[in-house]
Amino acid sequence: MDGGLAGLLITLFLLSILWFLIWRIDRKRSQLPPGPAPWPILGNLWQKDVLPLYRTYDKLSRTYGPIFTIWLGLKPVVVLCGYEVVKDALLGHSEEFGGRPEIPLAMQLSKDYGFISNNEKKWRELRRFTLSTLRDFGMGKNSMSQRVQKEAQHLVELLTKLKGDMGPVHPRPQGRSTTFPNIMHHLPGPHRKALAECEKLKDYIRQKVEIHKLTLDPSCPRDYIDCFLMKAEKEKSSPENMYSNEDLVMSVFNLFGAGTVTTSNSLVFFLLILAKYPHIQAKVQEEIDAVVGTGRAPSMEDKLKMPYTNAVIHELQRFHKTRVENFPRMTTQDVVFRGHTIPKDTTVIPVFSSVHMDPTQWENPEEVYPGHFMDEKGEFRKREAFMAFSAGKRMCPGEALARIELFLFLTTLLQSFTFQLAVTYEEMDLFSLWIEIERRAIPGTFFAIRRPASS
Ligand code: HEM
Repeated sequence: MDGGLAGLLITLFLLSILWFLIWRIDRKRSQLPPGPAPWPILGNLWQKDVLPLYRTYDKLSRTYGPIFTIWLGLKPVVVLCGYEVVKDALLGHSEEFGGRPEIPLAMQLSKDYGFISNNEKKWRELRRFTLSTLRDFGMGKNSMSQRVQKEAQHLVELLTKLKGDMGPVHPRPQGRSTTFPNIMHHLPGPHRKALAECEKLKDYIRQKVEIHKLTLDPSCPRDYIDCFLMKAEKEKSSPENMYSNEDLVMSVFNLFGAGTVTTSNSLVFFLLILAKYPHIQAKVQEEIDAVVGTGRAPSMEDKLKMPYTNAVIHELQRFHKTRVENFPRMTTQDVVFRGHTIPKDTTVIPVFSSVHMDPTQWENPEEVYPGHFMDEKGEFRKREAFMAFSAGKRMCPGEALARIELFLFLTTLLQSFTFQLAVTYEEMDLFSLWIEIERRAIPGTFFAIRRPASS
């Protein structure tokens, strides 16, 4: 066969693969909610008017409606926007939208062990066990708040030592799913480093588990690991074995991963906004001074007497535009939802920012307005459209602990310090500032100035 004919055959072969892929996507697209046209193979990746979603969801939902489909490579993802739609999916169709998709890098790390598993039965069992064990150890209760209080005091001491210069503030960018796992697995890049760091953390947890095994006293379990080991012993003859050693390591890893970055990122974001809006910061400090004073540390009992601070914390969580692709869901069965048929095993992203910016729910969605969470008497009021911890059967199991952490860390810091933006960044709009900080691009963004009253 001469070179020309071989070339022609190869071209025909490649064209027919391309045609097949286009045909397959077109067929699938016709069965899904509408959305921007994907490119073959890449889908909507690298289309700037589609991704990243946190910048474009508003425009896309105005064009295609509050339920639309985008393509991450060859994979369709249904995006849900606005309070009514997200509430209906997470609460009204809780079972149907209650799965978790396989996130390739997370799967590579977990091998489906642990409690953010996409094996529904295992997830249910380990979530129930984890929640009841953590509650027994005081999650959301007074004993836990005392520990958080101590941690907050350590932070104040550290900042005092650093003389208020917080140096580079680096919230960790939250995990992003990759679309071409088999390719990514062989390529260098930050994901490889992240995976290696995670493996180190898993090794550390493994060592802790081994020490616990040697020192376990079943009449007096010390912590979650002890309780898990005791449960594993009871369940060892069960054919399903959901309490293996690796399930324990991954469950601790899951709690650590889901509980630390979210809380620390929220706190950094709070401080940034308060530095940008000094009048709100000053009003919170006034309330701290009036209720707590300077002679003792803030406690959870103070929260009831501090409606403004409580409202500010909720408002800052509402205003925090987290990356929308975190915590995706998956349909567990074919579901007919608001006129659309969404097949089983489709990845679904509920956009919480769209709920928190929904003009039908919030008086001033685009502004930082603590009044959203206060009634006419100046008391704190809950809002149904507040979904920072999500809703329904997969909602955040760490909410009670996170609330304690956010309140105690923020009030303890503001009791001792006033936060100020470095002059260079004063004019920058908040959202760009946050994105820059997430990219680790800005060292020395803001400073903690010791307050005279507490020095
Ligand atoms: C400000 C702090 C936090 C925020 C904003 C937050 C928010 C969230 C959100 C939005 C979800 C997704 C739920 C869904 O898919 O519907 C989630 C899940 C989760 N969170 Fe949190 N979280 C925080 C702190 C914590 C803490 C302190 C812990 C652990 C003690 C924790 C553990 C988890 C776990 C394990 C999941 C997965 C639940 C599951 O799939 O069943 N989170 N969180």
